[in-house]
Order: sequence, then structure tokens, then C-alpha cells
Amino acid sequence: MSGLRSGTASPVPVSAVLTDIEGTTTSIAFVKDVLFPFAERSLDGFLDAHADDPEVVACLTAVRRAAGAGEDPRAALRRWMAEDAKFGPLKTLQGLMWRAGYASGEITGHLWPDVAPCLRAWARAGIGLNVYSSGSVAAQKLIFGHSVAGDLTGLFGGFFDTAMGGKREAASYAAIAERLALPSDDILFLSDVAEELDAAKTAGYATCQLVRSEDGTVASGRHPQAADFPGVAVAFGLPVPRLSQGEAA
Ligand SMILES: CSCCC(=O)C(=O)COP(=O)(O)O
Ligand SMILES: [Mg+2]
Repeated sequence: MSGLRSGTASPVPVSAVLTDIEGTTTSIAFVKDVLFPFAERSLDGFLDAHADDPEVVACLTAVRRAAGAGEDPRAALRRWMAEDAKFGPLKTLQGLMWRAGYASGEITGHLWPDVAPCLRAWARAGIGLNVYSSGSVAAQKLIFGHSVAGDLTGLFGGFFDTAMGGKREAASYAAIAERLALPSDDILFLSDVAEELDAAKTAGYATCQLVRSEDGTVASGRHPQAADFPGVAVAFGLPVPRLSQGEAA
């Protein structure tokens, strides 16, 4: 079974969903108040303990290159975390640091209660599920692998990060469609950020803005919008699971 694109006179099915994480499946507050502070606290100990790890060395080389002249790399990393900079080497290092937090149980990946039931229903219906986030692919697998709804990684066929390009660039979405071997207009992109949706739309994707007002998202008016994943399902003809009280948003 496939979902239907909304707003068309004769609806055409979408066969895949590409979803953002922060602000879409997961609260912005969780990222800002749990994940980022954990990485901030872990930074010195992690870098001291992994000074010879080739992945860490490569990230620090890129950090030194991108930081201001004379700026200590650790200070630059802290500054970028405070600014929520979407800089690949920072995102890689954060993912490596979060791994310990998820493994110890100190961190559990937040998902809005409506998300997992919809993802399961859509996967059961044969909709291909994929992730595109500024967080590293490793970090994406951690958040869905250690989520409040259990390990959901098996639901996803593809995980994409900024190695595919920036989230506000149409070329990134075209490259992802190519990797998925699907026409762009077969893919529905879900995000809270209008500029990301604009780029996906330019690449030919169907788009829907998640406007979770409790997370502070403001509707752009430039894309179809939904307050939660069941709202997406209704708008695009995807299966709508019956939600129990705890799963209702
Ligand atoms: C992959 S979970 C960590 C979230 C994160 O670091 C981030 O930058 C989220 O960006 P998104 O593109 O998912 O809004
Ligand atoms: Mg987002």
C-alpha cells in the first residue's frame, strides 16, 4: 500500500518518507537540554581518552582548520555547540560521545508519543522509511536504537547526514533520491524547518511541515502542515494507527 500526495486533483502515491529528527520526531528541548549538555560535559574527558583514535584526530584537524585563528579547538567546539552549529566534525564527535550515554542508560532517545506507532504502521504498509538529519548517521542510529519506544532502527532503510550536503540545499535531496533509486516526487520529506522543506520541494519532493507548537515551531504557510505524525498520515493518505492514550500527542 502507498500514501497519497495531498493537494493534487488525482492523488499520486508516495512510496517513501524521509524524516528529519530534531523538531520532527524528537523534541528540540531533548536535543538542547539533554544531548548537547551531555556532550559538553563529556568533551574534555572524551578527547583526553581518545586522543589517538583516528576518527577523533581527523575531526580535530577539521575543527582546527575551521576555528578562528588561534582559537583552542575545545573552545571552538563548545562555542559551536552553544550556537547549534551544523558542522560535520562537531556532529561526528557528539555522536561518539553520546554512545557512552546511551550504553549506560543515562540517555534514552526522545520520540514524541505519536511517532513510533505511525512509523511501525507505515513500515508495515510497505512505505520506505529513511532519516535525514544534521546529526551524524551514528547519532541517528543511537537515538532510534535506544528510544523511549525501543529499538526502531530496523524500520529504516536509509540514514543520511550532511555527508549528502546541507539540509537547506536542493542538491542534497536530489542526491538522496538517487541513493534511494526513487523519483523525487515519490518521497515525502518531513521537517519542522521551512528552509529545509523549501529545498526538498525545489528538488521535487512532497513536503509536510511538522508544527509542534509545544516545541515552539511556527507554521511557515509555504508547505502542507501537520501537528503530529497521525496528521501527516491523514493529509497524505498513509495508514493511521489507533493510538492508545499514552501515545496520543
Ligand atoms: C541525530 S540526533 C542529534 C540531533 C542533532 O545533533 C542535530 O543537529 C539535529 O538536527 P536535525 O537536522 O535533526 O534537525
Ligand atoms: Mg529539525
